[in-house]
Amino acid sequence: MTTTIDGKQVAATVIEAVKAAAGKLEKEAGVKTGLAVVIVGDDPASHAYVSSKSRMAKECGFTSVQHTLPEETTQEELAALVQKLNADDTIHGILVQLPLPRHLQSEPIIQSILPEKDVDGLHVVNAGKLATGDLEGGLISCTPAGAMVLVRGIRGGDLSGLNAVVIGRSNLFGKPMAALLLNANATVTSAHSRTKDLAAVCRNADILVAAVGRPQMVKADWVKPGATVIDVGINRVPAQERGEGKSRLVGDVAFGECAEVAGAITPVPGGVGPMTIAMLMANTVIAAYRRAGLKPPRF
Ligand SMILES: NC(=O)C1=CN([C@@H]2O[C@H](COP(=O)(O)OP(=O)(O)OC[C@H]3O[C@@H](n4cnc5c(N)ncnc54)[C@H](OP(=O)(O)O)[C@@H]3O)[C@@H](O)[C@H]2O)C=CC1
Ligand SMILES: Nc1nc(=O)c2c([nH]1)NC[C@@H]1CN(c3ccc(C(=O)N[C@@H](CCC(=O)O)C(=O)O)cc3)C=[N+]21
Repeated sequence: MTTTIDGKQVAATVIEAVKAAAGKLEKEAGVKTGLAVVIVGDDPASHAYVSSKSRMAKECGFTSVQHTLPEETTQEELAALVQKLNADDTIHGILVQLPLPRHLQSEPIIQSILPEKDVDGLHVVNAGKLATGDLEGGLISCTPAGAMVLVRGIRGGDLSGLNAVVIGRSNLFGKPMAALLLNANATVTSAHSRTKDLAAVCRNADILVAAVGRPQMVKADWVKPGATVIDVGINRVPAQERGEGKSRLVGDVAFGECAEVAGAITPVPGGVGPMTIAMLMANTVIAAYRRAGLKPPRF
């Protein structure tokens, strides 16, 4: 029997633990956890993500501030806002929603966030800690951290002897995901657009993770029978059956056919997506504990 992994339910469990941790920090140290989310421009999908992040932060009992900047914001104005948030003691986590409008450079902005407030895990200090196997000292990118929680739920914490294939090598997802799997003792392959015979590479995977941005690219005959399939892709495609101009979300995996071969598989929506938001909350409360000189809980 194939297991459909319920990311919503796992995310709800993480959120309960975050709420409890935030409550304890407030009661015992008088510290209210604070998250600042910065969004520039008016991309509707980005606005939808950002408002669900702000809403969830409030639900966790955090101070939640959202900075919505106009499309024509300059590099200097955005940099000045990050400096202000860096210096603000009530803010423990800063997230700058990506992508930024084309006239802005995201890299200098991300690298100017204090590493201890970089709840996206994109600062070189945090990426470097993960790459060198220091999983407790830094902050780990939310989506791979969330995907890893789902893998652990199926395969346990030690992946010794298992082959893992990650399709995609972005700094936001593919690279940190490969690092986490390697850290858990899997034998890891990073596949990408230059990989030869991707289907054959994937068929070798006990754990197959797809983060490409191509709707339903992974087919049933790419999946090893019994494999754990984690679909990170978020693709909005036209859905004529719902009426003119309507769309629906699909992942990078052809869910129906792959579910017949896989041992466990994440759906889209309802898989990795909700975990991303939950792990953002977890990273923020971790940052607040560290700032207060306390050992943070593990999620
Ligand atoms: N659920 C969630 O919370 C999140 C979902 N996402 C989703 O995950 C997907 C990937 O995101 P992200 O990592 O930021 O994307 P990027 O566009 O940064 O990276 C895509 C990767 O896919 C590789 N790729 C592209 N085409 C192919 C192909 N034909 N065969 C094999 N590999 C290919 C690229 O290879 P190369 O490097 O060679 O160009 C690249 O490494 C997107 O759908 C995004 O929306 C992202 C973040 C969070
Ligand atoms: N600095 C930065 N950090 C990010 O982590 C980041 C980002 N920028 N830019 C965009 C991507 C994308 N991303 C998602 C978050 C939640 C869902 C999510 O909740 N998805 C729901 C469905 C949502 C819907 O229905 O539209 C689900 O899959 O069930 C998806 C995608 C975070 N990203």
